Amino acid sequence: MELWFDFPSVVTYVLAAVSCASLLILHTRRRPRYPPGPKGLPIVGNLLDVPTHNAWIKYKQLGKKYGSDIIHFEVFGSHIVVLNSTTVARDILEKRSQISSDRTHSVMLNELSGWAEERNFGFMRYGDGWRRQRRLFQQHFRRKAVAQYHAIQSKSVHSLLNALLDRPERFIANLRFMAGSMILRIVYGTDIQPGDSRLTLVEKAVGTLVEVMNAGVFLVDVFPILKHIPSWMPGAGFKRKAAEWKTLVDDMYEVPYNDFKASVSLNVLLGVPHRTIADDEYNGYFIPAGTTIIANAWAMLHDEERYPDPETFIPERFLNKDGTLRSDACIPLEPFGFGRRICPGRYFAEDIVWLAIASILSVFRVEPPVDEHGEPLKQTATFGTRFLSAPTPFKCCFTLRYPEAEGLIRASATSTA
Ligand code: HEM
Repeated sequence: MELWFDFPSVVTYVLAAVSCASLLILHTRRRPRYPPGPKGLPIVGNLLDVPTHNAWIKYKQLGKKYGSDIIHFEVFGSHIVVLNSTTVARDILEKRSQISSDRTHSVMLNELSGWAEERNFGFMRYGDGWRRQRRLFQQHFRRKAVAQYHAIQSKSVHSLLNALLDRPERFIANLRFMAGSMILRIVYGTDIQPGDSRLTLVEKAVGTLVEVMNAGVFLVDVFPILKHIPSWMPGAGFKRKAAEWKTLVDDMYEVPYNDFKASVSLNVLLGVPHRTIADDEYNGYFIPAGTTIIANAWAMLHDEERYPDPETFIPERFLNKDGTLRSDACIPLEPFGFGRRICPGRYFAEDIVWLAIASILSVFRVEPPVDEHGEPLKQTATFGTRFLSAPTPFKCCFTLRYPEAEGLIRASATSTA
C-alpha cells in the first residue's frame, strides 16, 4: 500500500510521533480474536499487506490461504474486514444492517478534495439525513418508477446503434456517451452532443475520486489533525494535491451536470466500503465498532462452486439442455452492494444494460477483428488493476446481421431524435 505523504515537517514528525506512541500502547494490549489475516508490524500494522492493485484477486487468494471467507487487516489501529463470499456478506451487511450501514468519513476525500458528504448521499454517514435523501431518491428509481424512463432509455439506445454504425471503432466512447447523455436527458431534460465540454469536466472530476481511492492510505486520514498544517509547509503536498482536485470537483458541482457520475462508475469490483457503528461478533471473531467492511463482489462472482471455470465466457451455464433459461438463473445482485446501502439505481441500471445488449445483438454481430488470413485475432481480456476497474482497450468489429438492419437503425435514430 502506498503512503501518500511527501517530505514531513518538524510539526508533522511531532504529531505523528505522539500518535504512534498511543498506537504502540494499544498494540501491546491483549488482542481480541479478529478474523484471520496477515500478521502486521508494530504501529503500522498491515500497512504493507493491504493490496492497491488487483485487490479483489489478492483478497480472494488471502481468503484461500487462511481458509476463511472473512479476513482482517489492521492499519495504524484501524480495522478493515474483507468479505469474500455472498453468505458472509449477507450475514454481516444484511442481517446486521442496523450496525453495518455507516460510511467511513475520510478527511482527504470528504473534507479536502471536495467530495463532501452533503453533495452525494452515497458518502453520507448512516443516520436521518441519509435516510431522507435515500427515500427521496427511491421514489424516482424504485422498480415500478423506472418504467417512466423506458422511452428515454430506448431513444439513447437507438442513438447508440446509429453511432456504432458510423464509428464502430469508437465503441467504448459511444457507450460512455450513451450513459452520460441519457442521465442528462432524465435529470435535466437537456440534450448534448458528443464532445460537450461539460462532459469532459465531469469525467475529469470523477477521475479525482478514482485517484483518491487509488492513492492508498493518506496520513491525514490516520492523523486528522494534519489537515490544519498550512499548504505551503514541507510535508503538506497532500493539501496542495487536494486543492487541485477540489477545484475540479467544485467546478463540476457548479454545472447542472453531476449526476452523470453515477453512469461512469459501473465496475465497482469491491463495492463501496461500509463501516460498523457497534462492536460485533461473527462466528467467534470480534469485529470492533468503526471497522471498514469491504464486500469483495469479484470473489463472489468468481466462486468456482457457483460458476465452474469462472474466467471463461459460458452463457450456456444459465441455460437448460433445450436452450431455455434455467429456473434458478437470476441476475446476480452482488455488484450492487448489500443491505440498507444497496445501490438504489439498480433497477434503472439493469433495464438499460439489458436493453443496450439486446438491441446491439439484434442488429450487429460482435466479433474479434481478423488477421490478413481471415483468422480471428486472439485477444486476452485484461482489466484495470485499481479501484473502478474497466476493460483495457481492445478491438472488436460490429457487422450488420442482415442488410435491412441499416435502414432500421437509421429510421429509429431519426424517429426518436
Ligand atoms: C451497473 C451499474 C451500477 C452498479 C454496478 C452500481 C453499484 C453500486 C454499489 C456497489 C453501490 C454501493 C452499495 C453498498 O454500499 O453496499 C452503489 C451505491 C449507489 N448507487 Fe449504484 N451502481 C450502478 C448504477 C447506478 C445508477 C444508474 C444510479 C443512479 C441512477 C446509481 C446510484 C447509486 C447511489 C445513489 C448509491 C448510494 C446509495 C447509498 O449510499 O445509500 N447507481 N452502487
